[in-house]
Amino acid sequence: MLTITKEFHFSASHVLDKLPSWHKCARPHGHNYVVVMELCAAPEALTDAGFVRDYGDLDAFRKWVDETLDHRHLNEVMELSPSAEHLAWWIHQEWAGTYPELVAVWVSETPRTWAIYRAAQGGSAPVG
Ligand SMILES: Nc1nc2c(c(=O)[nH]1)N=C([C@H](O)[C@H](O)COP(=O)(O)OP(=O)(O)OP(=O)(O)O)CN2
Ligand SMILES: [Zn+2]
Repeated sequence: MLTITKEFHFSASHVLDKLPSWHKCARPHGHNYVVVMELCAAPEALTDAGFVRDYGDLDAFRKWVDETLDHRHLNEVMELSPSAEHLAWWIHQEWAGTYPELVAVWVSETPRTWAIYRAAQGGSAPVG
């Protein structure tokens, strides 16, 4: 299989209000988020140009990030508690229809942390 990735950036605030009140992340705060979109195809499924998908096709995702996530309060954008894990899962849910080759979404809140949703047969949706 061949894999391509493209990285996107946005800044947003959130509060993880399902954490205990003593937890620092139960207070409103912000992150400079990084999202990596990972797309995959078999060699025989590449385009004539040799692409999994043209990186430029991800411009629609960039526009959505700019309009939906950038400089927003994530608690007002998504129904689930806005953890990095939920963001990765939700972004995959929102975009797998547009990009069928999308196999994983990586989300980073800080330079040292990543949450990754990797599509799997039989996976289940988060509940809250
Ligand atoms: N599994 C998860 N744990 C945490 C998440 C998350 O989304 N998934 N989110 C947070 C906070 O929102 C924030 O990301 C803080 O992360 P943390 O690594 O604790 O922050 P620091 O950069 O301050 O880390 P230090 O190692 O203490 O410097 C918390 N946990
Ligand atoms: Zn946070």
